[in-house]
Amino acid sequence: MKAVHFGAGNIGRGFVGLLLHEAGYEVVFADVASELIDQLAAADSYQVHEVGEQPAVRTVDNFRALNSGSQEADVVAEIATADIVTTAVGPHILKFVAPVIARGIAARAAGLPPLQVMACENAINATDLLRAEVEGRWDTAVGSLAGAAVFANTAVDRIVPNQAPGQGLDVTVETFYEWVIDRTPFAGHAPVIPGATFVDELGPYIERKLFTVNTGHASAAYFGFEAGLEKISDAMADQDVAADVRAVLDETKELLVAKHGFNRDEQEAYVQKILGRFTNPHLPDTVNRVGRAPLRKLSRNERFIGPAAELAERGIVPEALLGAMAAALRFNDPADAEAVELGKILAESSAEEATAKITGLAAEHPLFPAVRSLVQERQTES
Ligand SMILES: NC(=O)c1ccc[n+]([C@@H]2O[C@H](COP(=O)([O-])OP(=O)(O)OC[C@H]3O[C@@H](n4cnc5c(N)ncnc54)[C@H](O)[C@@H]3O)[C@@H](O)[C@H]2O)c1
Ligand SMILES: O=P(O)(O)OC[C@@H](O)[C@@H](O)[C@H](O)[C@H](O)CO
Repeated sequence: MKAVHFGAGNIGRGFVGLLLHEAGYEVVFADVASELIDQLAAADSYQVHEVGEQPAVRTVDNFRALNSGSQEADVVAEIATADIVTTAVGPHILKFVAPVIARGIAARAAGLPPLQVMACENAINATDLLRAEVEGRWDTAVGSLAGAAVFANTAVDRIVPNQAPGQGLDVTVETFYEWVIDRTPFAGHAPVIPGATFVDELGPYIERKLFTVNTGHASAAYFGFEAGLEKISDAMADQDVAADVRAVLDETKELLVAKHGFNRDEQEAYVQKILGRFTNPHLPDTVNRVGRAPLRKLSRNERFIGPAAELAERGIVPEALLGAMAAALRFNDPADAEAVELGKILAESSAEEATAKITGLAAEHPLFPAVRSLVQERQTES
């Protein structure tokens, strides 16, 4: 069995690659980072260090590595004979990997089972985004895409920080993980991946993960950044930051319980578990990594505006989420291209225009005036 995995970064090596390896797949990593690919291609194995309660070390071997920029034809050939393709490159990169995936699917021999494609990104229905990009490049003369590949949405959860320089290919990760996969597209032929959970209705799980883990995490990052703290665990050790994060998760809990019918006590236990994960002092995770790409995080269907808009539509003012968004607007990390772009938008547009550009909210939306006030406040500070 063979899997081609795009993105040999933190989650690629520390989670998706590991689980596919443990499921018995030979993993072919495809990435555009030449140094990383050269290192992987020259290595026989790397280790995943799980830190926290019950630490463990796992070894990943039986992999190969290809540069999807300079060795595109080789990647196409690997996809042509693979069972699975996964990605962990970032939602905005899916459009760049789609053409090579489309060519790989087109090159498959007739009679092979459909390629199983899963995007493992922090975004609602990322695989649907990838499929749309592949469809856009599909040559219908080759045959039907639906007959050649199945696309399944997934929700992936494991905190994998940026790795310390000098650690080579080894990855430090938390012990917790969850990979939830939509079973329905596989029509009874879902892959066997021990450690992954297959469900019939993925939507509520994706929203629960994004609006709890990622909303809480990003809130800790932005409040922590404002407080001048570097590590997420230090941010969570600050009582004010911890209280603000908790208040945010109270709001998203209300939405998730009301919208998806999650049991209130189970959702509370889920929140508690996640808050505990953020405080893990063994995990060297930073507010800069977790707060990265603030324009993506402040966009319409993402972890802040997504739940806040739905609460506003239900007549609730999401005070705590608005507080976190105010902190996000102050995330001015000069090393983050989106934070720099956010600063430019705030400096060069009216409050009305900046609110629309940053959040994608329509001016008539009930949340719009509250966010516009935050934007205005931020603009008067600069
Ligand atoms: N790190 C985590 O804790 C975590 C957890 C769950 C989900 N995720 C999601 O996984 C995705 C990747 O996150 P990460 O933390 O591993 O980031 P990362 O930056 O460590 O890894 C991304 C990798 O993608 C590669 N890449 C970029 N453009 C590419 C291209 N065109 N073709 C092939 N490879 C390309 C990069 O070189 C890099 O190695 C994101 O969507 C993120 O939200 C991350
Ligand atoms: O990857 P991002 O930028 O969408 O979000 C940053 C972190 O919140 C994220 O990577 C988490 O560590 C991860 O989603 C945990 O499962």
